[in-house]
Amino acid sequence: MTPLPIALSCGEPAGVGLELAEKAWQALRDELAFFLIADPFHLPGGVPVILLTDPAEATAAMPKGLPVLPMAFDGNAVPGAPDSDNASAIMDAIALGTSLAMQGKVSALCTAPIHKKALKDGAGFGFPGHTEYLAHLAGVENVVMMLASEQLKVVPATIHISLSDVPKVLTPQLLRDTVHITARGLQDQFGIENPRIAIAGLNPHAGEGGAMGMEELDWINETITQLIQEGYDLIGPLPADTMFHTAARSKYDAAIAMYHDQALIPIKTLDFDKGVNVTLGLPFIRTSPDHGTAFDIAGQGIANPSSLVEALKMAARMARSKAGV
Ligand SMILES: NC(=O)c1ccc[n+]([C@@H]2O[C@H](COP(=O)([O-])OP(=O)(O)OC[C@H]3O[C@@H](n4cnc5c(N)ncnc54)[C@H](O)[C@@H]3O)[C@@H](O)[C@H]2O)c1
Ligand SMILES: N[C@H](C(=O)O)[C@H](O)COP(=O)(O)O
Repeated sequence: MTPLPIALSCGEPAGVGLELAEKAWQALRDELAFFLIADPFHLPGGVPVILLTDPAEATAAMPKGLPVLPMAFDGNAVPGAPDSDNASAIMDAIALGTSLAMQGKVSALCTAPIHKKALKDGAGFGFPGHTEYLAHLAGVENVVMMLASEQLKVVPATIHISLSDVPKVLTPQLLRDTVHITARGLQDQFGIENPRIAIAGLNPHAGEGGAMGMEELDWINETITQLIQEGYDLIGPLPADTMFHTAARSKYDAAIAMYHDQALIPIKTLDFDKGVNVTLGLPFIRTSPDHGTAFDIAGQGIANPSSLVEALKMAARMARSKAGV
């Protein structure tokens, strides 16, 4: 049976998402089926468009034109200038994609970038990002954000919070939950039966025996020891500055970092063009490009579609694996 199409939510129309959706269609039109949830009037117009009345029509439409499930937006799409009148529809497009995924009408949800502050200002978006919003929509408490590429899979234990809040939010339970969800995701969505996970310390040199911070001695060491005793294949806490070079990465399947930039700097340095944002712990497959709205280049036609293409291909691979095909 032909796998179900992937739903692609449009994200911020003033960003590069719609341009990249057109480029992704050109790259993938003969490889997989996705449809864009967007206002057709916002599209740059670079490719033929086929308006859908039902997601099921996307597979037949894909070779002929970019399938679009139309959603009316109140605002305009001016590159680089988010229109607050679009904010609620941007959220609705994500919610529609989530609903279709939860109903099993699409094989996965891929999300084009949103501008978090624009959504907050325009529609009171009360979440730090897609990850937390999707967990809320799906009714699940614990999910993790993984950035994945062939060179590195990395998960920040804390995401969109200030650095000053990281030590307060980091707890043994959060680390335990993160290890559990990451290990399950590596097994279920990446087919790694016995995943090896490296865990970064919070402090420089993983605390240097207490000389540069006490969290490792106070609870991180003990939590990791307990998790190893429970059967997880873990190493750490490691000094973060020496756990991402080539030789170090060969010793693990995924790394867990303690905060956003400790995780995202290495992967966006190693593989910005092919990195994919995957949410683990949802009851459906969700991927996203590893970049944002790129307002500084929006409208110029120069955005690189590689990350979105990889995100769609990864979602399709995961869907086929889940369906046993
Ligand atoms: N998945 C998401 O929805 C997502 C991901 C990251 C950032 N964001 C949001 O996007 C907004 C802007 O964030 P930012 O400026 O930190 O990061 P960004 O990724 O939008 O831009 C950072 C730099 O990378 C460049 N860049 C990004 N994507 C590119 C592409 N496809 N091709 C060529 N160059 C590209 C941009 O031009 C810019 O110079 C923020 O609101 C942020 O929260 C959303
Ligand atoms: N933290 C990610 C990054 O910087 O690439 C991105 O903002 C993901 O956020 P979402 O939860 O909106 O996918």
